[in-house]
Amino acid sequence: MIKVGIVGGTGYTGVELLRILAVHPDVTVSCITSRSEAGMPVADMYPNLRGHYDLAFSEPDVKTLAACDLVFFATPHGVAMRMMPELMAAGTRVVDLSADFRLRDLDVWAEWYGMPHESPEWAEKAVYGLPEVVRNKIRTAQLVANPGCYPTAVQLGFLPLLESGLVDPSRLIADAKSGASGAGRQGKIGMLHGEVGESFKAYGASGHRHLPEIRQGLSQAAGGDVGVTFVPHLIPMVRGIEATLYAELRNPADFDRLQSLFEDRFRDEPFVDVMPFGSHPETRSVRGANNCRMALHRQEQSNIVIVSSVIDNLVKGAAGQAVQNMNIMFDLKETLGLEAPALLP
Ligand SMILES: NC(=O)C1=CN([C@@H]2O[C@H](COP(=O)(O)OP(=O)(O)OC[C@H]3O[C@@H](n4cnc5c(N)ncnc54)[C@H](OP(=O)(O)O)[C@@H]3O)[C@@H](O)[C@H]2O)C=CC1
Ligand SMILES: CC(=O)N[C@@H](CCC(=O)OP(=O)(O)O)C(=O)O
Repeated sequence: MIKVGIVGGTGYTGVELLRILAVHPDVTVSCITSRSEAGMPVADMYPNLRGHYDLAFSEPDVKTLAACDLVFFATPHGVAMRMMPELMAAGTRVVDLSADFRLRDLDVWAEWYGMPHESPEWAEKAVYGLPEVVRNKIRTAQLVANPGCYPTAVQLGFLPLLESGLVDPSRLIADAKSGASGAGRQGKIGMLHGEVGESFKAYGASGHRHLPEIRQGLSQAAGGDVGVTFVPHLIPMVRGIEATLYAELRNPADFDRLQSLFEDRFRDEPFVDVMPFGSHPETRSVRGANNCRMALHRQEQSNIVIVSSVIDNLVKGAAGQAVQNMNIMFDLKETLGLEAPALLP
């Protein structure tokens, strides 16, 4: 059994990790931290986990965590990087759900996250864990930076277009919408039901911290610089992200081969579903599941490719992808614990 620790167990991604790991056959969760709820039994706080965990939240303690085979960080940005040197020295493997180790350029990281990076050595060694791109590097990594939620939906949808070189990489647009759980569980006025309900807005349109992460991944896929406009929106929903992506085909005649290009690219990917051309993937078709569903569209004879990509921000956008990464790191079947289909309706 893999002995797992979770730092930040009371947040939305922490409890989602617990939900997924509760039925994982090869994992025991031995430590789950919360500073505010230390001492409280997990099942008292989260009744959906009654009967699954006989464990209480504890204060984060690096020595206890270092005794685990793998630690998930489900904490705000800036927490994991401070504990990393000690955990890495102990040989513990880590999947960090925060953004601490996602960006290669630490000046860019400092600019967007508003603090200097405190673990540059490990930022260099971390593997950006998008399994559909770097599965082999994840296998041997000690530290995996789990991708952000919007970046997962956006990168997966653009990948085949950029890797094939069929689109102009300087004119990409990602118009993305997220449910409120993307903002985490801590109280914020802007996230109250009375503020989010029956309303819909763009935010971060002049620049969101996922922009450099998206740009980094897309540049790698394109093999050079990309120009990307990314605008996130908050919608009155709890879970889910829909990203509508736009790219310009260099040669409109290539439209005819795009569906098979996408199907071939993701044929062996257990968690990416390319739907028939012209379908409209719904967020509820991935709610609670570790899937990304996508579909291609064209309006009349336009040379603009439209891709609609949906994920559950807490699953393929966070905890599910983190467990997928753990399965790869420990040479387990990649789909273990992640096989349940989405909840619908
Ligand atoms: N929500 C989402 O859809 C996604 C979130 N992420 C990322 O995952 C991470 C967690 O997100 P989410 O679960 O939404 O966040 P929450 O705000 O819901 O939870 C944060 C958790 O971290 C703990 N925590 C906060 N500060 C510290 C600290 N200084 N030291 C130790 N523990 C701390 C909190 O517990 P306590 O304060 O009691 O210790 C709490 O359990 C974030 O980095 C987020 O950006 C990534 C993808 C998607
Ligand atoms: C709706 C909402 O507020 N979403 C969050 C998504 C961020 C998130 O989860 O951040 P990381 O993926 O970088 O960890 C936001 O825009 O800040």
